Amino acid sequence: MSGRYILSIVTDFSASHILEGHPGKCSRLHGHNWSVEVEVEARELDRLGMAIDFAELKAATRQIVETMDHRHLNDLPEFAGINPTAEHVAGAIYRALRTWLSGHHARLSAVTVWETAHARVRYTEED
Ligand SMILES: Nc1nc2c(c(=O)[nH]1)N=C([C@H](O)[C@H](O)COP(=O)(O)OP(=O)(O)OP(=O)(O)O)CN2
Ligand SMILES: [Zn+2]
Repeated sequence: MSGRYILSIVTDFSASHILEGHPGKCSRLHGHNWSVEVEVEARELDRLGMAIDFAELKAATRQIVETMDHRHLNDLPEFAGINPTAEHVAGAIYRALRTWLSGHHARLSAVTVWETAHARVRYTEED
């Protein structure tokens, strides 16, 4: 059985949201400093000995989270008709990255979003 390389990068952004229908304080306008971890995996390495260049992965992730940075998440098209919960934020980042990674031999494993230092969601489409 061959081994696998599992890599991750972490970045962050700041954004506000409102969770419509939430019975508590989260239905009021508030913001977070969101952290995002992206995990990819590969069975093979390129000629440089890399599964994927961290810098390349970070740049692609930054490009996606820049669209959310200093925004009110409820206003963004990816959250039209749904609450921008940590679950939906993780899913939106995952789908955007999956498309970007389709040309690479490294595969997207999971996207983890921390809404606060104490609460996170890890989204994956793997079994
Ligand atoms: N499964 C989810 N649960 C909650 C989400 C979410 O996205 N997914 N979001 C919220 C709110 O956005 C809220 O801002 C976070 O709530 P909470 O954990 O209560 O945050 P605090 O840092 O204010 O926690 P305290 O322990 O009250 O200080 C809620 N739930
Ligand atoms: Zn919140």
